[in-house]
Formats: sequence, structure tokens, C-alpha cells
Amino acid sequence: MQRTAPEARPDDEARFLERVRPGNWRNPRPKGLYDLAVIGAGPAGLAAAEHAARRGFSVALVERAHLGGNSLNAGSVPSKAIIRTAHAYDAMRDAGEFGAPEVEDPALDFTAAMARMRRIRTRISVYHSAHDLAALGIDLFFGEARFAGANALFVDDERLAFRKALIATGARPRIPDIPNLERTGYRTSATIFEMTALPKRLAVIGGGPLGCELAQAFCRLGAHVTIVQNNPKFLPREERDAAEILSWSMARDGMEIRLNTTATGTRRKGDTKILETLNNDVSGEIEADEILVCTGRVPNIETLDLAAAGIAADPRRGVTVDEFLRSSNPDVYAAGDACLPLKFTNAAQSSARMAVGNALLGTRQRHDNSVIPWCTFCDPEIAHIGLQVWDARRQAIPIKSYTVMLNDVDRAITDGQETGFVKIHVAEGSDRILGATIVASRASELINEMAVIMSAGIGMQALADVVHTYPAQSGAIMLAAQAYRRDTDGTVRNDPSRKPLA
Ligand SMILES: Cc1cc2nc3c(=O)[nH]c(=O)nc-3n(C[C@H](O)[C@H](O)[C@H](O)COP(=O)(O)OP(=O)(O)OC[C@H]3O[C@@H](n4cnc5c(N)ncnc54)[C@H](O)[C@@H]3O)c2cc1C
Ligand SMILES: NC(=O)c1ccc[n+]([C@@H]2O[C@H](COP(=O)([O-])OP(=O)(O)OC[C@H]3O[C@@H](n4cnc5c(N)ncnc54)[C@H](O)[C@@H]3O)[C@@H](O)[C@H]2O)c1
Repeated sequence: MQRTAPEARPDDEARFLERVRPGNWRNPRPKGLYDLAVIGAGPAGLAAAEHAARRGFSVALVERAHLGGNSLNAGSVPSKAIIRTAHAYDAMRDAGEFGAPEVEDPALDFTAAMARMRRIRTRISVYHSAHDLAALGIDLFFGEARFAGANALFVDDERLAFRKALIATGARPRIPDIPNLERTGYRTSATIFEMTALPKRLAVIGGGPLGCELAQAFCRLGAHVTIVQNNPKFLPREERDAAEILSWSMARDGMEIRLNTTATGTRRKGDTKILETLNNDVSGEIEADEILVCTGRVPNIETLDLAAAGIAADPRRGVTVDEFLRSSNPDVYAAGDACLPLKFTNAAQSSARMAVGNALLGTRQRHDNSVIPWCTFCDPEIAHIGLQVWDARRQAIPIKSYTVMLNDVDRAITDGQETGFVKIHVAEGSDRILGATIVASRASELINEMAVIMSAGIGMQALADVVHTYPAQSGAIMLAAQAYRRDTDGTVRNDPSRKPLA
């Protein structure tokens, strides 16, 4: 097992920039006509450009900031690195449970924690460096792109002509209209990873995936965290029992939880930032050193001059696309956060490859949210794929759910990770799996078994016979299928109408 972070090197930041935005980069001279022009080099843009270039198409890729987009620079990668450090500190506090010396209040080296995050970001940046993209034959342009017509772009003042284009410009933090917020000062995911010291008191606005992940991580690093969510539960996209486990876990960590509470204003009192709140007509105040705003994301589309190319869009939802990811300009497609309601790296990458196939290879692939697994990386992790209970109700699809609690799973017991469950939704009268929610320490890994099962069209009958290693937390998936079999007592056979979901 690798126990150490990559070696610290004094030139880490320079190596990182050399890969994601080389200082001496000179944009290539544009070709006459590109098969594909890609705007934005986040997970969606990189996946699209590489997919098309490997198939021999001429590709222009335009990025205004850094290669890797939000995911590498200020999203999935830095947040998961910090969350891992937070787990390590939490494990020190819990060591007594395993018979090891407990450290009640481990001293935090925040500088070292942030340095580890930057080293990891540098290491991962190697996979899509500017020089590697150029070596693949991609014409990489650094600059701001906007449309110059139905089949042309400007990159700053340079004109590029294309047969097909892909908008992969991603999204940025949505800043709510809270009085005085600008004057008081706040952070978002775009600036939180630049902090040089851990704030003693942190107020987090928003209890979606972003707010919950970062609030719990900073709490475990030693900040006094208060989280404010204007909804009766955290993670409104998740099932109630999953969100309740998270509330309980965050309370156990010592976080102050304000559900059903709206952030209504901010002000300063000396160095302290005051967050004003409202809960059922009762106003309150939270004193903090930093306010972190996690209230959703808005697509980056305003500066693209979409009208010049006849592309319809909605300022909140992004570029309007059909199920094949095509915009109202038949030569322009979109992928990732710039157009999808599910804003995840995996969805960005898969939609981008699909859009390239549809644009250049003559495929007719439909983007389907129901086969995208996602996970919120709190402790425990909360992962989901497919239909939710309320989706089933809304669509009048009768379902039956099979739940296995982790405190009945041997490996969860040996690991001391008994909080959580595996719940699988099945279409009533057949063994067809329509969705699953998993709450577990490694739900992000377990949910991928459900993704494979669902895309292969494996039903509960067959799943009950798949031998798993023992002991394994994924054994809970097999136990749920065995519960299904006991319940139906062999009377429900494989559904002949069952089709793979992907
Ligand atoms: C803190 C945080 C944690 C996250 N954690 C996870 C996670 O664990 N798992 C997960 O799946 N998802 C996670 N996400 C979501 C994930 O980061 C995004 O879904 C993903 O980055 C979207 O990829 P994208 O390529 O569509 O857009 P982006 O990553 O936003 O990339 C778009 C790129 O386009 C460029 N661009 C924009 N406009 C222009 C223009 N006019 N000209 C040229 N370039 C332009 C931008 O500079 C940017 O580089 C997280 C997000 C945040 C904020
Ligand atoms: N693990 C992951 O995959 C991961 C992690 C982080 C972010 N993301 C993605 O990034 C995107 C943004 O995440 P997010 O959590 O910021 O957005 P979100 O929209 O999912 O959640 C924002 C929350 O803020 C609350 N809110 C809004 N205004 C408020 C106010 N004034 N006072 C109190 N609460 C308020 C809303 O009720 C909502 O629940 C999401 O689409 C998510 O998919 C993914």
C-alpha cells in the first residue's frame, strides 16, 4: 500500500504551470478548416479533443485559463486531496477504538496539508499537459473564445473556421443575492484552495454536495464550522434516509447545523464576518472568520456570443441541447457543465465523447442521466445511480426497494464502518434494477458495481448468484439481491423485456 504522498519538490508549482499553462506558449497558426473546434479544456473539452484527435480528425482546442478546468484546478482533485487529509486527522481522534493511542486534538499543519494538495494536483496534471496535447496533433490555443458566425470562432483576434464545434466551457460558482456579501468578503470553491491558514470559524452557506464535503473536511481539520441550508435536509437530490445519516455524522463531528435556514445578509464587526440568517421568521447571526458560499453553479456562456452562431441557451441551464447533445445550430454541440443538469466530471467526459461520436462519427448516441453514478465524498460517502424513489412516483413506475444495513455486513463490522446501507430499487413484478443508493465509507467504489450491473442488464436473480470476496462491504449488494430472491421465492423469473440501460 502506498502510504506517502508524492515527494515534495520545491518546483511543484512551476511544473504544474508548465503543464496546464506554459508561460512561453505560442498559439499555432490556425489551419484553414478544423473538423472540430472545442471551447474549454476541462474534463469535457479534453475528453472530446483527445477522442477526436485519436480518430484522425483535425482539432483546435481553446482554453482561456488552465488546462484541466474546474475539476483539476479547483474542484474534484483539490477537494478530494483535502478530504483525505481530513480523514487522516479524524482517524487520529478515533484511534482509541482500534486499541491505538488516541490523539484528542492533533495539531494541524495546514501549510503541509495544502502543499500535499498542490503536489497531487501537479502529479495528476501530467495526464493532459499542453505538450502532450500538441504531440497528439491537437492545435492548442490559449485565449478567450467567442463565436464569429455559424462555423467560425474568434480566439482573441484570431479567426478559426470549423466543420463542427463543441462548447465545453463549464460552470462557475453561483453567487446568491445576499446583501453586503461583496463588501463583507467571502470565499467560493474557486478561492478556498488558495487559503494559507485554516479559519478558526467557518460559516458555510449551502448544504449541497459542495457545502457538505468542504464543511465536514474543514471541521475535521479543526475549524469550528456552521452550515446553513435553506432546505429541510442536506443533499436535496438524495433520499431522506441517506441525508439524515449525513446530518447525524456532521453533528457527531461537532458541526453546527442550521437546516431550514436561509442566509439573508452579512456584515463586518472588526475582523469578524457576521452571517445573518432566517429560520421560520426567527433571525439569527453566525460569527465567522471566513464565509464559504456553496450555492450552486452557473454555466459559462455569457461571453461566447452564442447569438452570432444561432445557438439558443438559458442563463441558468446553459446551452440548450437535444438528447444527442446538439444545439440549435446543427454544427455545434455542447457537453459537461455548460449544458447538463448533472454537473460531474464523469458526466462531462462521457457526454463529450458522445457528442464527438454524434458530430463526427455518425453515431446517434443519447445522453442518459440514469446511467451516471455520482457520489458526495463526505463520511460516510453517499452515492447514487438511476431512479430515485420520487422519480418512480412521479413517473408512476411501481418499484420495490431492497435494503441491507451495513451493521449486518461482516466486513463493515470488522472495519468499524457500520454506518450506512445499500438500497436497490427494482421494477415491481420483475428483477430489473432501476436504481440504487449506497451510504458507506467507500460508497464511491461500491456504486460502480451497480453501474456495471445496470449497464450489463443483470437482474437481481443473477446478481444473487454472483460470488463476492468474503468479507467485503460490496457483499451488501449480493445480500440485497438474495433478499429479493427470498422475497419473491423464485416466483419472479428473469424479465424477458429487460434491456441494458446503457
Ligand atoms: C469543489 C468541487 C468539487 C467537485 N468534486 C467533484 C467530484 O468529486 N466528482 C465529480 O464527478 N465532480 C465533481 N465536481 C464537479 C466537476 O468539477 C465538474 O462537473 C467538471 O469540472 C465539469 O467539467 P467541464 O469540462 O464541463 O467544465 P470545467 O471543468 O468548468 O471546464 C471548463 C473550461 O472551459 C474554460 N472556458 C470557459 N469559457 C471559455 C471561453 N470563452 N474560452 C475558452 N475557454 C473557456 C474554463 O476556463 C475551463 O477551463 C466538483 C466541483 C467542485 C466545484
Ligand atoms: N462529489 C461531487 O461530485 C461534487 C462535489 C462538489 C460539487 N459538485 C457539483 O458542483 C455543483 C455545485 O454544488 P453545490 O453544492 O454548490 O450546489 P447545489 O445546487 O447542489 O446545492 C446548493 C445548496 O445551497 C442551498 N442554498 C442556496 N441558497 C441558499 C441560501 N441563501 N441560504 C442557505 N442555503 C442556500 C440550496 O438549498 C442547495 O441545497 C453541483 O452540481 C454538484 O454536482 C459535485
